[in-house]
Amino acid sequence: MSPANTFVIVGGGLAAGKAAEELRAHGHDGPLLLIGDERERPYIRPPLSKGYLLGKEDRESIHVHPEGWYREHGVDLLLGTSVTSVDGQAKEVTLDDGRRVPYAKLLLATGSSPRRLSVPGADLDNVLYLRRVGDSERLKSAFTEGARIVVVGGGWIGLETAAAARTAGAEVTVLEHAELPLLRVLGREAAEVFAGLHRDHGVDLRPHAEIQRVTGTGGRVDGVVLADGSHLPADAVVVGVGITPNVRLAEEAGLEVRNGIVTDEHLRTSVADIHAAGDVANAYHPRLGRHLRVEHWANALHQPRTAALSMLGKDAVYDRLPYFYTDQYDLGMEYTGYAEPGGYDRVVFRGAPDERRFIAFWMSGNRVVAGMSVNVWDVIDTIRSLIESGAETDDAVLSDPAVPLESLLPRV
Ligand SMILES: Cc1cc2nc3c(=O)[nH]c(=O)nc-3n(C[C@H](O)[C@H](O)[C@H](O)COP(=O)(O)OP(=O)(O)OC[C@H]3O[C@@H](n4cnc5c(N)ncnc54)[C@H](O)[C@@H]3O)c2cc1C
Repeated sequence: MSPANTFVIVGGGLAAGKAAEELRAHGHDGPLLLIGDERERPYIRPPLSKGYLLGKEDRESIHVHPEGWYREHGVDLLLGTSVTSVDGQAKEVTLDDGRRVPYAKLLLATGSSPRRLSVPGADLDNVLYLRRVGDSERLKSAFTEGARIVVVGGGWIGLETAAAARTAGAEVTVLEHAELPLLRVLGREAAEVFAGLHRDHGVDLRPHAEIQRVTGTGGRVDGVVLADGSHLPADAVVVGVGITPNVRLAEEAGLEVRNGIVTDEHLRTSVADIHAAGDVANAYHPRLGRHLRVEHWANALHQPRTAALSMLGKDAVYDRLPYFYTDQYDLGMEYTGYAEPGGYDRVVFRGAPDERRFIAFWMSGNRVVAGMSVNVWDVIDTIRSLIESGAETDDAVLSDPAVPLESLLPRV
């Protein structure tokens, strides 16, 4: 392998797999090496808490590319191998077997890892996490008719997991710190929709709940104790308390790290010839005028194109608005835009939240900054265009289902 023009990708998720594709598509014809510490070739994770967990999707369908694709495109896959260090001066990475691999350009797509529960008993068997395909399989075996499942954390992963467990016939309790799951992300009215959905499906939703310890017999979980002293019996505990970006390599290599690997809008890090993409990248977003680290599928799908182009010395900027989706029971939701608390002043609804078929618009003054469609399809691209256009609109028009959304876009 010629070191002179070897491109190396570290990571084995969607961002890594897509980056290999984009590099080949945009003209990199030199050696291309993808190094991932999982044994599985790059795969996507959303099905792990949905179709794959429910047994509706098979293992083959979750991969980014078919088995033969890497060989056909001259991509060397080094799986089950960890990169242990990066030397940005010598321009080489070291592998866990001691080998050193020189690079001309390096992409860090190391993703993120679940935050661990740090209470007594957290190391018992059947305290489960969900990030990898093997985790999803463990959950699948635990989710049986009548099994008592306690989910710690009412975020997206916690709620999707709760839905899968209920669908499998398990008895599910969700412990949530706040007054409502997703309150901080969605605001009260939209968060109520998800809480209602789970309650209607028989989930025991416990707000203001804090887990104090996990109890067990013979090394296996038999329950949890909450801060208020109550004891809940459990056959398994699923922990969904957020993730942290995998930044150790970058930190040790002296790259600027702040809530992820800091990059510019071209996805270049602070060290020459090293780029970052996906969950791990805290990239400058020119449209939003700030750095943003996005822990969602669409970001890992689209950022690699920009990263690949800039690795190839071509001009490309990443300015797509964040996009996210979830499926829980019979509810499908898509969200686009960016509305952190304080970044909007009200939420306008079109349709009926109590019927779980509506669009919500997060407003700052007369502009839409984010939108969410729940069981309403084929509108998310229009909502994105509306946000990107910066068009002014008013609540009466937005909330009126008789006014086509397209008509709110500026005429060109
Ligand atoms: C269960 C689940 C459900 C999800 N559902 C949704 C959803 O519905 N909608 C949505 O928008 N998003 C969803 N997401 C989020 C989405 O999957 C992530 O944003 C996406 O996986 C990020 O991709 P990535 O390639 O950046 O990182 P990752 O998928 O985390 O991949 C990084 C890879 O790099 C490997 N790696 C790390 N360090 C090293 C190293 N030193 N050497 C070698 N390899 C290394 C890791 O082991 C991993 O394989 C979900 C995530 C999970 C876990």
